[in-house]
Amino acid sequence: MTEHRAPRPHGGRPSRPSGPGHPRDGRSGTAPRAGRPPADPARQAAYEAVAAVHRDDAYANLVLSDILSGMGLHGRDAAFATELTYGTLRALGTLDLIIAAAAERDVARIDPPARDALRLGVYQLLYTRVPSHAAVNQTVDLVRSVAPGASGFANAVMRTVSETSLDSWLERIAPSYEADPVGNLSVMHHHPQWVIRSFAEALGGDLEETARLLIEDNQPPVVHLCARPGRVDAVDLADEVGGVPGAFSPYSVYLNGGAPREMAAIREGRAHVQDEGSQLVAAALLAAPIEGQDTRWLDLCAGPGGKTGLMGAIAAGRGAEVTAVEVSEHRARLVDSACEGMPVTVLPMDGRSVGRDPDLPEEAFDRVLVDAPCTGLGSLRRRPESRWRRQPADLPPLTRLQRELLVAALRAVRPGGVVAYVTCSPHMVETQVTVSEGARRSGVEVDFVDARPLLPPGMPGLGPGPTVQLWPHRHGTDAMFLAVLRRTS
Ligand SMILES: C[S@@+](CC[C@H](N)C(=O)[O-])C[C@H]1O[C@@H](n2cnc3c(N)ncnc32)[C@H](O)[C@@H]1O
Repeated sequence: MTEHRAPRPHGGRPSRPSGPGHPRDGRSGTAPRAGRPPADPARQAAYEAVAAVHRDDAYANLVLSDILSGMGLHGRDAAFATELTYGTLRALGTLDLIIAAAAERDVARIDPPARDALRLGVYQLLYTRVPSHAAVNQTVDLVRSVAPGASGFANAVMRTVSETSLDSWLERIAPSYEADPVGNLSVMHHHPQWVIRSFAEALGGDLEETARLLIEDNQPPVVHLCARPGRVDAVDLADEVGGVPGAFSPYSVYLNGGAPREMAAIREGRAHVQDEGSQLVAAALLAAPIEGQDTRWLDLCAGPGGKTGLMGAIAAGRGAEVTAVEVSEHRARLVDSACEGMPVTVLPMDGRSVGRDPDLPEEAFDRVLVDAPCTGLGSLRRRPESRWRRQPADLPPLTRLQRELLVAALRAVRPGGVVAYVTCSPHMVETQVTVSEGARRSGVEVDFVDARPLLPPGMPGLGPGPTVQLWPHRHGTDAMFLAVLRRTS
């Protein structure tokens, strides 16, 4: 049930009908009008999630899962709410350009509740098989409940958008590829231009390959499990959970569906959820040849404990012990519970205190992992909102921290030992630049170890070495970067 008349403005002024091409009012009111139907539950859930992401800086995956269970949504409703939420958040930049063109105003001038409802509505119109009339009517109903004063405006915008196909909208709002390739890719594949430039740089300037990466970033990722060595074999785990063994990591299993949290193997600590790329880089550190003692392993940025969980399981089989450092107390507790029953000691402290704290002496470890805090541009498939939330201004403080953590790691490792520097970002400033600057400033002598032979044989697309960059479109993993350094003095 939908009303297609223009809203009655607040303040008692008489309403004027607004034509579909001339939406009039983006301001929202304060209270829903009595007797209006609520939006359907799946759309309501998606709206709540998108609004929380923008209003509270919430993470979509966490907030949506709370909303779905709070509303008791399962099955098709939950799947539809998830598709709307994730799709809308990924395509945000393009949706906003279309809304701005249809509304003839910048989206910044539309009240947030109406703006988020319109984003969901335009996503349904142009990117799903939802019939136009349902997308329009349901969006207007939603706006009526969350921004009552803006329902006529929303109706007008939705009708204007529905009159033109997606291809025609893209032609209208995107610059031509020939004139502005990055601008074109940004609109067509929903990534900010600075992010695309950073990907293209890491891919040697190849824009065709960059486009393949952008397309992959918009696909929902397959969930990977890590079969913890010594606790379960990957083939047996795959049988148990109805998945298939992964392509590269000997520990990985690709899930075909199902809720990992409900699986016995996860509940019993035989496996954990972990991207295959994360498994590969942690295992690569442990595969690097070293001479002499090999029992003291350090994970300098451990929370929430995915890589520590794999290192701890391998350590148990090799008679080694893992010291896991994490600055956030909450995340340190997560590491503790992720590593139950493993030879892992968790230290809730700043990893940069190597040499200043008796728990973290210099030259005391044989292998050190620095899985540094980063922009996360390599895992955009998993975090639909993060591409628009991240800004270039995030880079300087992060790269400084990354450098300081790498310097600490190089001081913590003994001569002859190895350090793996890892990020889930392919941005060159966070990868190559941080590694060379960190090594230079550490005051110790290091050699690069070729990381390619530390990965499973036959892995394609690893580049010229010595560092390795994994990619979603090449390997089906997050875009993990790995540099392995041996301390020589
Ligand atoms: C990329 S995450 C690590 C992910 C983890 N290795 C895993 O596989 O689950 C980076 C972690 O470093 C932590 N961190 C940030 N600054 C730190 C510091 N100065 N010392 C130690 N940990 C730090 C963050 O809290 C965050 O948990």
